[in-house]
Amino acid sequence: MTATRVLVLNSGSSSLKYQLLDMRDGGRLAVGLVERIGERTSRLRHTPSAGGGESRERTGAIADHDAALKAVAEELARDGLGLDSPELAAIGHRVVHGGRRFTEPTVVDDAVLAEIERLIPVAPLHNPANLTGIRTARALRPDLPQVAVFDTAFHTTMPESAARYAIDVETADRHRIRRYGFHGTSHAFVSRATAALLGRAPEDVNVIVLHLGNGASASAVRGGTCVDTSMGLTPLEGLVMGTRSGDVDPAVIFHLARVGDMSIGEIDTLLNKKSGLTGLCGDNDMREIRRRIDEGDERARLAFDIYIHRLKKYIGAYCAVLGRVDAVAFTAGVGENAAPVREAAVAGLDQLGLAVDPELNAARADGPRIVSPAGARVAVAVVPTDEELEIATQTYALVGKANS
Ligand SMILES: Nc1ncnc2c1ncn2[C@@H]1O[C@H](COP(=O)(O)OP(=O)(O)O)[C@@H](O)[C@H]1O
Ligand SMILES: CC(=O)OP(=O)(O)O
Ligand SMILES: [Mg+2]
Repeated sequence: MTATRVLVLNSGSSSLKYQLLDMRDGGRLAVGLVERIGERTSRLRHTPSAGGGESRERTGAIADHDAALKAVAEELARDGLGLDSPELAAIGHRVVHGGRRFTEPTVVDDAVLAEIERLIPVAPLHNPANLTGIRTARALRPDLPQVAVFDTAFHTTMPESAARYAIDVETADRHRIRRYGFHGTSHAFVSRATAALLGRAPEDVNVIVLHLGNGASASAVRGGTCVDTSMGLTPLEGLVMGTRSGDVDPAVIFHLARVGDMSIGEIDTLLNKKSGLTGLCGDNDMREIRRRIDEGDERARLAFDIYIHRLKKYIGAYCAVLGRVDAVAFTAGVGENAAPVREAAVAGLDQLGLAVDPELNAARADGPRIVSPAGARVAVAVVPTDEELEIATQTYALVGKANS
């Protein structure tokens, strides 16, 4: 029997998203999510054959990513899709930080694991969870290729002028400080899907991709190649996020240490976990923020306005970086679902050729779609991301190559 299935694991700081795909047709045999890992109120939601089967839920404490993956393996086994299946060709893992070394999907061995571990200080919320996912999967199926697909890979094409910070070159090089960029799997997938939506080849299209999830980042993609992105050494820089501040004056950190008497660890936690929308109004979920705005809540309104102001600045900046822009693509949880965010982000940018058609923008639909008025110079599009499919495709291509 030829093994044609790939299990994809996307481990976040407190969540584990997974999909089992059949690579003959990209069909989903199972999808699921474990949330609030490490809390007493963890929840696993498992859906066999996405769309078809009945979802099952488990609640109750799931201590860590090791326990989460074991619970997922049990759910898969209940549907006859267990990790022991001979039809499983590989397990593909999203790994957030690959530094400069990993520019391609990579089969994991001990040396690769050690390098992912070395990069923990520059992806403290993500790489530890990614590592646990890989180690547990390896223990469950030691014979199976485990493939790491890196968030940073797509951004390695950025020119030095975009990737280097203007700090002392020797210090920067010694500590490998530069802009790496993240969510690359999504930026790659969405920029290609946007070109397809326009009916053009990726090489002919310049796209600004706005990946607005809990973490959020923008990228400027010229002819299929990333030329700039908003996240930096770590996934903290750039846009306002669910709990992360995005851009601040770096001197804020010195000030908090000297005048606010905070430790570096406390400031790290402040900027990564207690800032962004949460820090501004107490909520990180855009649905909740919109609900509060509708009720006249001023703090939620200001948080939304700050979020939009930053987004607009990046759209303007990337118009300047690209020179010619063919499309602006909104993606991920907020980008795909929050019509008011898309409308506000391009409001007043008609000089740049950007506008949305209110009806098209407000309409609900599943697939990629254009929401700018007919004949607009720049297409504004909603393009659902599919990091899992992209990871599965890259994983299967690599394993297939190794086997042929
Ligand atoms: N219907 C919706 N309307 C507005 N925002 C939404 C909606 N659904 C999801 N979101 C936003 O999307 C976020 C999650 O996005 P997602 O891309 O899944 O993030 P992540 O992968 O970082 O967990 C939520 O925190 C919420 O702010
Ligand atoms: C890199 C990053 O920010 O990822 P996420 O949005 O999954 O937190
Ligand atoms: Mg995400």
